[in-house]
Amino acid sequence: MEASTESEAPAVPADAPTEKRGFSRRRLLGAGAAGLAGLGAAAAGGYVVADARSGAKNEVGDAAGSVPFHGTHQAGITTPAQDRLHFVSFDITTENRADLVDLMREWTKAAERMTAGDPAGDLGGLVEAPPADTGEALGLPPSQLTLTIGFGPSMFDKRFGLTSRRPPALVDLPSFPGDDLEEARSGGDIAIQACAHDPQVAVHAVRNLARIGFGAVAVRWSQLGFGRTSSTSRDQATPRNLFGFKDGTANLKAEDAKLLQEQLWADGADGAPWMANGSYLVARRMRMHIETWDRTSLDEQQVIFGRFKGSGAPTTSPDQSTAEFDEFEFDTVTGASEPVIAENAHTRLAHPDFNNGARLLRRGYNFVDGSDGLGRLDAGLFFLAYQRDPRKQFIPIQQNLARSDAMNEYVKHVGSAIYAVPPGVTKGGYWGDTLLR
Ligand SMILES: C=CC1=C(C)c2cc3[nH]c(cc4nc(cc5[nH]c(cc1n2)c(C)c5CCC(=O)O)C(CCC(=O)O)=C4C)c(C)c3C=C
Ligand SMILES: [Fe+2]
Repeated sequence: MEASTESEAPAVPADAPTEKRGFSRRRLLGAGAAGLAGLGAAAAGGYVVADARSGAKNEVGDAAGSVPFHGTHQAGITTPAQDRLHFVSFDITTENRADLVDLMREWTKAAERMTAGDPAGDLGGLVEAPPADTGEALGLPPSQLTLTIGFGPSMFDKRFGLTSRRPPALVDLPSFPGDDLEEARSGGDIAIQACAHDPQVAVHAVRNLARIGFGAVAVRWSQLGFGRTSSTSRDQATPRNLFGFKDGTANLKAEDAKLLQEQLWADGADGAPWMANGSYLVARRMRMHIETWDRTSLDEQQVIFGRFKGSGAPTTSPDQSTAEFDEFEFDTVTGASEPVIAENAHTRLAHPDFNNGARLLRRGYNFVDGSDGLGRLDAGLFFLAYQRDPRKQFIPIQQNLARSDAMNEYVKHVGSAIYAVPPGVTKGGYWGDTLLR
């Protein structure tokens, strides 16, 4: 289904006032009762997009190509977000540290091969043994596969002698108001995020890593995702989440070198020298009440996000069709002296101005895992956010949101995990070697 196209008149009149007082929310928000009366969107309000197909540009460069595995940082963080995700969380089943190191070496070799488009192992083995690759990605291109590993707080318990190496920033997440977390979708000792433009390539990678890990790790939970919900590079169009809004407009982007240093990459002086050039990942499975949302007026939807549904522009911008990257004018008020960006709007509560300057690199994906037996889609956003210190970033932002976000009526947090994501691997090294060697 396509939204109305650019040739239609903007829902907000060109002469809409931009002064800080006397701003009419009705005019800003576009859709009135007439918009629901079945009239054409242009004449009646509704929402318009500058280019109905702008979200189609989902990849940067060669979608079939490969992303280098080695580097200062792991790939899959600032890498332009690919279209598909298979995220897996493992419990470690061995108690032997040497087994863990062997696993990391084996996994690294397989990851180097698979991200280059090769099978996980040499196919010329014995016919009496299971093959060294499961086969379903043979003939498929690398599809920009990235594999990113993270270590959960539970890996730093007594089993492997790592207690004193637990980074101070790798805290257990507190419980937030409204959390409805399922054990079977939360936590884990080790996570691997597989992103690719081809879902078969991502699933193949996780399947083979799980196969190689048999006897040392067991899958605790996993999540498939489609339709990235964030752009991580300015070369990417901003995609949409399942509420139909552009998501990722104000994200940290690969090009923001100074901000990435301040807000994304851990520093050796942060309390865990082995984490220098690594990052911290928070994963939250957020169920979205799609059916309720779909019965909510366009006005209400836009008030919740403080952004126009069509263009993603702040509702304080006079021109809703082109101003996606405008800054918010949080002081702007309506004729009734109400803030145009409501006090409980998601974007106000999550904005760095109200969070001590904290930012996140969001890298989430949409999911639809069928329906729930009650006629509702089991759908939502698998929220992934990388940051330098969750104590200063995800936790305070989520505390703000959990307390007051108008969006809370439409979402439920059902899964949660946090991981320390070690630095990138140098040639000849292995995943986690700065911690385990
Ligand atoms: C704790 C952090 C956040 C959670 C959890 C979260 C969930 C969530 N968000 C959307 C949709 C949108 N979020 C947008 C912006 C935005 N969200 C967060 C943080 C969390 N979101 C931040 C830090 C920001 C940026 C704020 C800013 O600086 O302006 C937007 C607007 C577009 C954008 O900038 O990306 C949308 C839309 C959903 C649907 C969701 C859970 C289901
Ligand atoms: Fe958000």
